[in-house]
Amino acid sequence: MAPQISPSILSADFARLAEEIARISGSADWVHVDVMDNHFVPNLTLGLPVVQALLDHSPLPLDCHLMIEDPDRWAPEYAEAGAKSVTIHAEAAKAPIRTLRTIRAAGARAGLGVNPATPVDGFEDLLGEIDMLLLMTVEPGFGGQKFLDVVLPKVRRARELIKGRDLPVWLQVDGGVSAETIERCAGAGADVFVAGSAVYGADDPAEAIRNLRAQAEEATAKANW
Ligand SMILES: O=C(CO)[C@@H](O)[C@H](O)COP(=O)(O)O
Repeated sequence: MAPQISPSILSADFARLAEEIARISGSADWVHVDVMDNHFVPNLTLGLPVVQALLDHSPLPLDCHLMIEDPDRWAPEYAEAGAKSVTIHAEAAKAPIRTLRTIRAAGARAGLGVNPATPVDGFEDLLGEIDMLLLMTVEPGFGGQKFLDVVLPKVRRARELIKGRDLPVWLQVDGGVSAETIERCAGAGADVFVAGSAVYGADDPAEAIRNLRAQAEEATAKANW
């Protein structure tokens, strides 16, 4: 699959979210929405009412990343509201298979996220239940952190597992993705790139996205996964 860019609005101006999405609408593929509950992660951002409001204003599909303690309770509601992708965390879900199936049944892509220290091998049997595997490349909770190179072998391993099963599962990396790190991610097999500060910290977010995409495309072509 051609690389996709999903800018995280965690680094955008929360007082002007609709305008911030408009700034990237001609260049990004998705809008990445970080839902944090101050329990699963030590930060509190936004929830379903804000996502519902954004759905009325976003020309781009919403890629909702639930960093919350009880995704089984909430994930179906994000999908039913109209989010096109909903990711739950493996470390938090108590009934992941049921929740992933409910997300899909509501018409959204189902994502499974894992933190940097969580291995992917334990989840290989779930690959048939998901549309996307999200690998955190920072500890979840905050934007602007340094990319964790230690996760790159896991990105490669995840790509091998997906390829070995010949499944159309997208592989998303999230955290510290920038012009300095995106080539390594794409080379390891990632194909969906979340970037917060690298996009919204730039003078021209659209130009930053175009540059990230060009780098990812070049590295993907070289890696030939
Ligand atoms: O989920 C998270 C953080 O928990 C990410 O989506 C960050 O928001 C990405 O921001 P940058 O690391 O790109 O600044």
